[in-house]
Amino acid sequence: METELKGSFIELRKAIFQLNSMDSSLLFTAQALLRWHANHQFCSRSGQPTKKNMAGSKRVCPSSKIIYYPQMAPVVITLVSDGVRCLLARQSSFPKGLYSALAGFCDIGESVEEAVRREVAEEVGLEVERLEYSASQHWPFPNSSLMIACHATVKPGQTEIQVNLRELEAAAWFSHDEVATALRRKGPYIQQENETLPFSLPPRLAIAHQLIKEWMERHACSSRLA
Ligand SMILES: NC(=O)C1=CN([C@@H]2O[C@H](COP(=O)(O)OP(=O)(O)OC[C@H]3O[C@@H](n4cnc5c(N)ncnc54)[C@H](O)[C@@H]3O)[C@@H](O)[C@H]2O)C=CC1
Repeated sequence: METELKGSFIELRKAIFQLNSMDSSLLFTAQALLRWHANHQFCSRSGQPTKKNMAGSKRVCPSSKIIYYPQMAPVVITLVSDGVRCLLARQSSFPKGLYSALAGFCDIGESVEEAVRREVAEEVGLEVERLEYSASQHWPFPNSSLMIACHATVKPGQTEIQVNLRELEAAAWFSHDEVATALRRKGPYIQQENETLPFSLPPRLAIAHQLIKEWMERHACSSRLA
């Protein structure tokens, strides 16, 4: 297994050098594939070792003939808005001061819409009124996730947050100006003297960042039209 992984790493390094640029999505894919191969060395039916195909896109059990394909877990990530503010939350495992959109794994049998409504209700006790798909992203953590990003709005007047402390450390509504300040900030967060709430946003490559930027642009457009 070690030789196989080493070979894959060398292939990956060559590919990156040929590309001339550190493409994060390529790195994410490579990392996810290497981890999947490392975790699928044996057939779950026969218990025999599985074999990787030349392209590295699947593994086959020579005994049971079962073909194993890499899998991804769908995860919904939602930026909730009340029309004026957006809701951001943090888990205790996040870096200090970092707030992000609400994320959660889809359950078996659930649609994306159902997963968004359930996650928002479970994590902050709010009812989603309107929901709109934005974009998606492959994300290598914790194994291999397909992040499905959506914007959601809650019913007017129903904005009282009930933080589920088993899932989140904190959640709060943030104004356009507060988010704009955090987006302008470069590098790690340093708390200012007059700031009561330490607050920073996910890095540019995370789809959460893209959702937040999109919400800011929409908010700026609607303010200009008003
Ligand atoms: N790219 C981005 O912008 C962001 C990505 N994320 C990712 O979203 C994912 C989900 O976020 P959470 O709020 O932690 O989700 P969550 O609230 O659903 O809780 C995670 C827990 O779900 C369980 N779980 C259920 N199905 C699972 C599966 N297929 N694989 C692994 N665990 C599973 C595990 O017990 C795990 O500890 C995380 O992996 C995180 O890295 C989160 C925020 C931003």
